Amino acid sequence: MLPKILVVDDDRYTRTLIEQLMRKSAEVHLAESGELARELFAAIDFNLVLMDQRLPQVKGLDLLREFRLQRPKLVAILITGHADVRDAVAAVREGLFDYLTKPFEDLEALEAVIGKALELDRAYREIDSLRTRLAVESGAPDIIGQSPPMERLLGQVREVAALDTTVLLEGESGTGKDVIAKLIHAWSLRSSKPYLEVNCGGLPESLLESLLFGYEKGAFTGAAQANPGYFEKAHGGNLFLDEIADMSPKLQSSLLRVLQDRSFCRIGSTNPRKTDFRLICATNRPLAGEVKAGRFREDLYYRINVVALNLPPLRERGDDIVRLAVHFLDRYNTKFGKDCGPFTPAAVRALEACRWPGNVRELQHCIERVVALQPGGVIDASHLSPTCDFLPELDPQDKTTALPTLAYQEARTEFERDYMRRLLEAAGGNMSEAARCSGIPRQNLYVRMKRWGFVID
Ligand SMILES: Nc1ncnc2c1ncn2[C@@H]1O[C@H](COP(=O)(O)OP(=O)(O)OP(=O)(O)O)[C@@H](O)[C@H]1O
Repeated sequence: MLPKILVVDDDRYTRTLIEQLMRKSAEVHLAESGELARELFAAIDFNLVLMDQRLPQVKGLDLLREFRLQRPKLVAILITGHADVRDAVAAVREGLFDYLTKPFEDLEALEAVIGKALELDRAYREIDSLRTRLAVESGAPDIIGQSPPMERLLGQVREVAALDTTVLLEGESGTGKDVIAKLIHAWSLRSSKPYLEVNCGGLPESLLESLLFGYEKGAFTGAAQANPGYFEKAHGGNLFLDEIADMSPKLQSSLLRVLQDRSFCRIGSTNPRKTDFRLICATNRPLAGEVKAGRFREDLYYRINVVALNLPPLRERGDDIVRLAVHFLDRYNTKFGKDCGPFTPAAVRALEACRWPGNVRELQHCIERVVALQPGGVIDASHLSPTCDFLPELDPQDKTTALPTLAYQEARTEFERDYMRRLLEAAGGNMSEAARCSGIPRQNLYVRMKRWGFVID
């Protein structure tokens, strides 16, 4: 279904221009007055409102405030003349997505801003529908993942969750292996039974051994009473062994025996006990490589590697980055009792341009820090940069490999961001100088610099 856009402008030329620009990718509705805009807004659930500031009877900004009272998460763009830039800047501070100055000189840039605004609206809606779904599917963790690689992964998870096979989750640190393991449990036929997890890399060998196998009274100094281990407690349910590559060679061979016999002995006992758990393992170091290097038993690897699922790194998840950012923004606003956001277009671009080497965990921490430090209001690229020092630069190596595969529009966007940054640097931060060097009118330049988050008002 095409997104719905409302264009409110008394100038026929602007209305027609936007309609022609967007009519293939959106359902565009036009209003030449505030009154008609109110009627349309009451009848249709718009994904985006483009509002002129100077309307005959009402100020566009006031009308948008009215609309936002009815729909707080409305994504809107204010259209202003150069003279009204101050109003527009104030509007963005209030949480409007962006403003555009008339006359529009660069239609591709206009289309790109509208595209980003629609992306943010999509993110809001998807998060809301996810919440509703999760409320129904209680027990499942909050998982954001509508990008094609995540859709594929979640499809595979659905397939294997109900089967009783051992699952190996592979992926870089912070990609969500832990949450996927919980999801497998929630979707499995064992969901009403125990779910136990242990980080094999976080415990000394002897402690991990007693945690997994349990022990009898007096088995070792300090074993004042018998204690069942996870192999026993997980009976009927799912056992998640995280960082399996870190397991010591001794425990690797003990685990292999348990998996072969489906039985084990508590420490200090020779009495074998039967157990029935489904095993889920995770690693952020590919296990095949660990086997090759002689650090992981090959026979255990084949036992574990029955169904291997690969978690894609965040940088390959496209729109999920914005969805996750919105999700974490909501979460930390609630947690800290704040009202930060929304993200400006420059912030959205910066989030998407980042390589996120620490994946979802790093993005989560980045948003948490921003919300913790900001008193409230919109989040711009400049708010993200000090907390994420790798922003907004792309890895130079990546640039050479990524550029040829970018769509023309994205490559152009990349170029403009880079150009504006260098220009501002060369002009020593002086806008008049930057305007003179580039030949771009000062006001126009200011708007572009602001869009990239290189100037803050
Ligand atoms: N798809 C997702 N949707 C929402 N939150 C996510 C998602 N993926 C990961 N997270 C969150 O990101 C954080 C890191 O995820 P998780 O611990 O599952 O990663 P991991 O791959 O197990 O990392 P490690 O290898 O370091 O153990 C967690 O707080 C988790 O809730």
